[in-house]
Amino acid sequence: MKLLPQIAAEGGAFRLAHTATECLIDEARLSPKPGLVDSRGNGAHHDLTLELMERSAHSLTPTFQALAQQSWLQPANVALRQTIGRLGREGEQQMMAATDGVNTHRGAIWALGLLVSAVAMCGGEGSAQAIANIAAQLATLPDDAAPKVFSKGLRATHRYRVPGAREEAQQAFPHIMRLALPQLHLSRQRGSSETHARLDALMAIMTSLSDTCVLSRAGLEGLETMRHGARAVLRAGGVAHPDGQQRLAELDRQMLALNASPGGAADLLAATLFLDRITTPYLAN
Ligand SMILES: CC(C)(COP(=O)(O)OP(=O)(O)OC[C@H]1O[C@@H](n2cnc3c(N)ncnc32)[C@H](O)[C@@H]1O)[C@@H](O)C(=O)NCCC(=O)NCCS
Ligand SMILES: Nc1ncnc2c1ncn2[C@@H]1O[C@H](COP(=O)(O)OP(=O)(O)OP(=O)(O)O)[C@@H](O)[C@H]1O
Repeated sequence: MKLLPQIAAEGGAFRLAHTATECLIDEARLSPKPGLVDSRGNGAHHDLTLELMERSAHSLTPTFQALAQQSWLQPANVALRQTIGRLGREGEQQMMAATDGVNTHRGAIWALGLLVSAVAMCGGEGSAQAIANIAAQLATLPDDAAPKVFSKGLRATHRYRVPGAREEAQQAFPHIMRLALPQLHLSRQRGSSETHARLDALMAIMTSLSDTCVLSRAGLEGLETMRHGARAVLRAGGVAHPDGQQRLAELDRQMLALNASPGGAADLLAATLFLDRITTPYLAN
């Protein structure tokens, strides 16, 4: 009799982990994304390729599975936060081993890791908002074992006095909940293809995110270019419209000229696809 909950946890963790990996791969392949790695090429990156992103995504499946299994029906407390922090850092090491030391998915492990744990804490179900709220609780709890690293992202948040990856999670992912998911659903309703709807969702995130990847590489000029260009795409009717496509191509050229790449927005798009997929029936391309 005692085996049943364990079997449910194992099956649920397997499903969540594979879904998270699929979403990372879908994000990486989605094209054309401004400045980012996609099916066309490396964007503004010299050390990243699509093949590397896909290898990295697959290397993370066991991490997501362990996160889900350890979190299954658990309450949000410091002990769970510390377990998740340890598993997340081990996941980063797996990623680095798979990519020969290139950072392909650090921000994605953070956002998706918290969301995978949060769904597992609800036993594999729950509304997108409920899941984001639980992820925020986790992100707010202290993790004393975390090394005090002054990362690029942290440096950018201090220098420009803006929120970064930590704050986005602690605030229950407002760029996913208020911008990306509603835009994804709206574009689908309007009859856009799945690819166009996903690109529109990415644009919605880029209209407002303080993306520390962009700030670190291209400063405030890069951030303003990203936000302004993404707004122009959506104002032109989105990527399904020829005008929107032209604006997107223009934004891609501008981001490349500035060496800017919205890696944080890409992470949040993968997390958006994950929340969408586990809360609604899957829509094929
Ligand atoms: C919080 C993290 C992302 C570190 O963030 P930090 O801002 O210090 O900088 P770093 O430059 O290393 O990474 C930031 C990454 O987040 C993404 N990002 C950038 N800006 C944003 C933003 N505004 N919102 C969301 N994500 C963003 C980008 O991919 C960027 O590369 C993370 O690496 C971490 O601390 N992990 C610890 C392990 C842990 O606790 N894991 C638990 C869940 S698995
Ligand atoms: N398709 C994508 N293309 C590029 N980056 C992505 C993509 N998807 C997600 N990312 C995120 O972007 C981050 C990588 O960005 P970036 O290369 O600017 O970071 P870095 O290694 O800190 O900086 P740098 O390369 O300037 O030394 C990763 O943490 C990853 O999560």
